[in-house]
Amino acid sequence: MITFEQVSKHYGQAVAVRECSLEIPPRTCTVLVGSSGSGKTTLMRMVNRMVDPTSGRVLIDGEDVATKDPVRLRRGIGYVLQAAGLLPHRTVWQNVATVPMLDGTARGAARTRALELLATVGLDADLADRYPHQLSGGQQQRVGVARALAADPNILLMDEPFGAVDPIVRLELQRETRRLQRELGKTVLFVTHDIQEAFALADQVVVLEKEGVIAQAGTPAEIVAEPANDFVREFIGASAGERSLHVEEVDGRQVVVDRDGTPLGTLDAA
Ligand SMILES: Nc1ncnc2c1ncn2[C@@H]1O[C@H](COP(=O)(O)OP(=O)(O)OP(=O)(O)O)[C@@H](O)[C@H]1O
Repeated sequence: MITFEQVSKHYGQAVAVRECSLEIPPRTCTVLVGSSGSGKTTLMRMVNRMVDPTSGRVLIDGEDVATKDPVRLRRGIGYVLQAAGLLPHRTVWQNVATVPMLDGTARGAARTRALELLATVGLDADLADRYPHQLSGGQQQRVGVARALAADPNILLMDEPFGAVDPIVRLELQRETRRLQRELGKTVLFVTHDIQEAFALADQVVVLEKEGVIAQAGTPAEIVAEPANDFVREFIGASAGERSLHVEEVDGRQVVVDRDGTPLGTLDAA
């Protein structure tokens, strides 16, 4: 469980996050969604201490992250960035094996593990000896995910990881992320400004208004069925025209489905 307790972050006079409290249940996917500058990245980075809150605390399983050594903490938390952030002069497997090798895993074992991880994220083993620039954007993102999984962290932070790939690949990566999260039982905290992506991935969607103020947190179905306020209504409405979220009755249950008929959740379970 990740717990944000009344966290704030000030930069001089500017407020990035104001007294935000939030719980991220273990082994689920929580998506922070909101417009640019709403504080999503700031909140996410508090988990691995890339940002320390000005006030308030972030707890992982009841322990304040402020008491942890940041370098060790970060090795135990996977982090996937928008531009996969791969090291250009290292091969794919060496990129994946970076943290295990820093932790003293021998080269042979690290390579074997890297190949396993590449398979886990759906990449062919013969990509292992290529360099990042010899991969497509989507493949690079998969390598980024494999690298984040390398130390077998319980927590995976993903900051707009699919922002730079084309829409088809993006859908594929979203499906894969969901599959991996379920199969591996990771706690995923994901940041996006795209409400469709949030609905596709999340067990819990957290809509941020500004300064890290939570407009609503709930399942996709709850948010669609009962937007908490006009801000949420507008935020999901902006893409609803395209997406045509609606409620259908299936076997006596109220199911929220998108334009393609993909169920996003049931209202009674919500
Ligand atoms: N190092 C910093 N110094 C000063 N202000 C900052 C710093 N980092 C973030 N901010 C400000 O804090 C606010 C929240 O930023 P943050 O990056 O968390 O937003 P975000 O929701 O992730 O936005 P985006 O979707 O554009 O990445 C913004 O107004 C930003 O300008």
